[in-house]
Amino acid sequence: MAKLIVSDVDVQDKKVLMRADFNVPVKDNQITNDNRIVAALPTIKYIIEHQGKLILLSHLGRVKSAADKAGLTLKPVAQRLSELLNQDVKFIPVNEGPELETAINNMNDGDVILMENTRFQDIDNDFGKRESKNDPKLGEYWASLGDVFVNDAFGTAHRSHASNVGIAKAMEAAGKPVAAGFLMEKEIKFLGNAVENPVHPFVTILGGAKVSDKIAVIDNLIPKSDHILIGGGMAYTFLAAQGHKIGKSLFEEDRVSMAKDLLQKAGDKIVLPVDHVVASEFSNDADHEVTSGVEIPEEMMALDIGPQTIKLFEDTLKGAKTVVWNGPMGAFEMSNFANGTLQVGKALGDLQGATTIVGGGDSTAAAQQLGIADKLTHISTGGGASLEYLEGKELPGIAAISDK
Ligand SMILES: Nc1ncnc2c1ncn2[C@@H]1O[C@H](COP(=O)(O)OP(=O)(O)O)[C@@H](O)[C@H]1O
Ligand SMILES: O=C(OP(=O)(O)O)[C@H](O)COP(=O)(O)O
Repeated sequence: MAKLIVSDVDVQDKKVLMRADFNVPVKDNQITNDNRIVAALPTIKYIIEHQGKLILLSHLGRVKSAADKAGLTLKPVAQRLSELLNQDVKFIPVNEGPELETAINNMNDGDVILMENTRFQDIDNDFGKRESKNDPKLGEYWASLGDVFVNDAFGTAHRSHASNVGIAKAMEAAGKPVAAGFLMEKEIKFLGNAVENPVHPFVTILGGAKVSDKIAVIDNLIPKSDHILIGGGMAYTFLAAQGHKIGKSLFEEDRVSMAKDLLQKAGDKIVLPVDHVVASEFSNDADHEVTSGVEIPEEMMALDIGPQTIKLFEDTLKGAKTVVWNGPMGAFEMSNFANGTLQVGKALGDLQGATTIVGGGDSTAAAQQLGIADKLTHISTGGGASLEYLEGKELPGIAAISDK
């Protein structure tokens, strides 16, 4: 069923709560890639131009202890957004209480404020992970601050958290509108087409570091995909499941039995690395070499796929008509381990007449770094979210938006 969109709702003079996904890479309080902020601009500008009072919420990173807070403040995002909008975006260093409420009550139409990282609620109180465990009281509190809720955080849509699902339920219960933003609308349109009418051969490429998060999606992608190429940090749990030596490579022991089951179920659909670039430590300065085969020496870690694997992946990609890529093939931020991601990205960009979809913060950054972004059909702002969507799952963040 079609979802309510922000343009269906009257936002003039209204306090508009908008959940965005501003989970951008930040190093030393500097944003290193602002894609997700730029992607939210159409909705933000629409609300400003239509004289809403815009109150932005987002998470940033995974907040596990008070020590994480200094590096995960949203303050740099407010600054970047001010520059992009050419208008002041007021940063509120809390996300609950009188300071926030006063700032909201003092807003004029067209003003924008951004409250502090919603995941600070996971550690700042005596009630446990209020944001990530979707404490209904927190959703109700945030909902009480506004008249309209707009969810534009596609990248977070696979999470059922207080700031996307809890707030939406509380708004709806209070008879207030819950609408999708334009980014959410665009993502659903593109990915929906890929799920409903995938032209075969359909190839899924998986990599990156969020092994336990993303391994489960493979189960549902097996029947949809003709081939599943697995590289990056994701690959070594699978190679270990096959009994190979993986040295000090990224490995999640409690996912080995799942990897075994998936390998059995997928048969030869799953294609794993056959050689690697290995290093003594996770550093661009570390000694590194290419292995002669699949086995990884005990004291080394694999940080990229090797040349034979690149060839194997390129060959498997030939003739593909739909390709979904999530997660880099290696630690591509370090130049010595970027080649696998570069070559696989190039192969993707060179495909003729294919629908190519890349998802995830790091994968998108890689595609841009490689200069292939323009050659891809769709760059999704969601990594895990796009994968779960492509699995055919109903994402909780989307389900909680009102139907038209
Ligand atoms: N072999 C590897 N070992 C360790 N980390 C890796 C490896 N390959 C890729 N990575 C890391 O994976 C991260 C990206 O993973 P992930 O967050 O799952 O992707 P995305 O953000 O695109 O969804 C990058 O920081 C990259 O350095
Ligand atoms: O960056 C995100 O996911 P992604 O890396 O899978 O694209 C989203 O903002 C969700 O973050 P989370 O995986 O910490 O819940």
